[in-house]
Amino acid sequence: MTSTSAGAAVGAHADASAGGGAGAEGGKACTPLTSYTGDALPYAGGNPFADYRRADLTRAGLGSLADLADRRLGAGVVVANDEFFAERENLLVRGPAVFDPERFGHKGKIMDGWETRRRRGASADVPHPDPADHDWALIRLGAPGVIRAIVVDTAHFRGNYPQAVSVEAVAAAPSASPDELLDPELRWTEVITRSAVGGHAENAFAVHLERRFTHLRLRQHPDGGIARLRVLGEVAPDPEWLAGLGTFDLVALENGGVVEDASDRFYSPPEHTILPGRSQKMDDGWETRRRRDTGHDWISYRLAEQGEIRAVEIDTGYLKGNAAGWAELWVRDGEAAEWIRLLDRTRLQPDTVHRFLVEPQAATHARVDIFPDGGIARLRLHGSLTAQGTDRLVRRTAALG
Ligand SMILES: NC(=O)NC(NC(N)=O)C(=O)[O-]
Repeated sequence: MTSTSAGAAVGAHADASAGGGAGAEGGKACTPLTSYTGDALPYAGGNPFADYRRADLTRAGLGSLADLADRRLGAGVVVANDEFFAERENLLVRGPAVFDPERFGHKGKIMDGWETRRRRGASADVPHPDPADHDWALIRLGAPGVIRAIVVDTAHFRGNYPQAVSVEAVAAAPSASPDELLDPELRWTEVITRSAVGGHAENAFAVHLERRFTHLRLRQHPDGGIARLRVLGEVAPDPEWLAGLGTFDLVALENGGVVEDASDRFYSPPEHTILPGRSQKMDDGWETRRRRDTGHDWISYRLAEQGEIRAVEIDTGYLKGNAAGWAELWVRDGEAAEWIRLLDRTRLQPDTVHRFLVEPQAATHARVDIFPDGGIARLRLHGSLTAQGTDRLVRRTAALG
């Protein structure tokens, strides 16, 4: 079976072929990237991260993927069956979970994560929870996408993390209600099979499903606390929505644009330049270290698909003493094509939105060069998909189910 309600028994919760087959490479939906199990030591004072067990996502080649569960994209924790000790919304808070050993509230220790109460068995003779007992939360991704990895971060949950977790995913309407998501007819696909995890650790899993999903169901077996959930992947936009928009930002993360590479990620990542909305503080943008050579910094991007760029915005918001001095914009049509300059080297002002109308040019990739270093907060490449770009996007989306 592939359809269950969120509260259904875990032993019957997912179809083995969906978890291990259906588009999975090598017959497996996921591969653990870490092998942390068991308790961490009780907190002994000092830096609580001193004994934190980290996952090296950069080494696994997953370091620069977008977090599809980013609140800035519109992700949310729609509902959970229990959040007695700590609220479900903490799962998607940005940045590492904080721990204050002195902070207690009316219900217990204040924890920065999603934490449920301790489950109990059916009677005095059966005091332990049933193996099928578990808690669950439903998460809406900020943009539909293909999931490449999931991080279940149990930071500071040292003796009260779940024994195991599992994750399923579904492609539903992005604005589906809790009732619609809890419909027993909805077909969920197993993304992470029930897997033991460790306390106070970044438990990471690579996901091998070439499928487009909008929502996740995170289960913790039998109960416990999870500090953060990160869902790394690639945005797979809705071609009908983009066609309806007509003109849109071809490089925006929410529309399927990605950062392919950058010269420098020292202070803040280049992926910030394609986030929704204006930057709100300096590290919402991209900032490089100070160059002491004669080179320059740059970011290269892949557009949502082949499109014609007509209007460009370069925003240096909140970058004041460290805005890029000048910028150029280059595009190319295809991986191997020559770069063509779309915008000549142009002086930039600090903390300013710069707008340029450019000669329309079909392109699949773009590159912004900044001179000599510094930062930009946002890059917007407004235009429309070409007929070829639309056709390829429609076929790619269909192939993702
Ligand atoms: N020390 C604790 O964190 N205890 C309990 N949790 C909270 N948040 O108080 C528990 O049972 O896991």
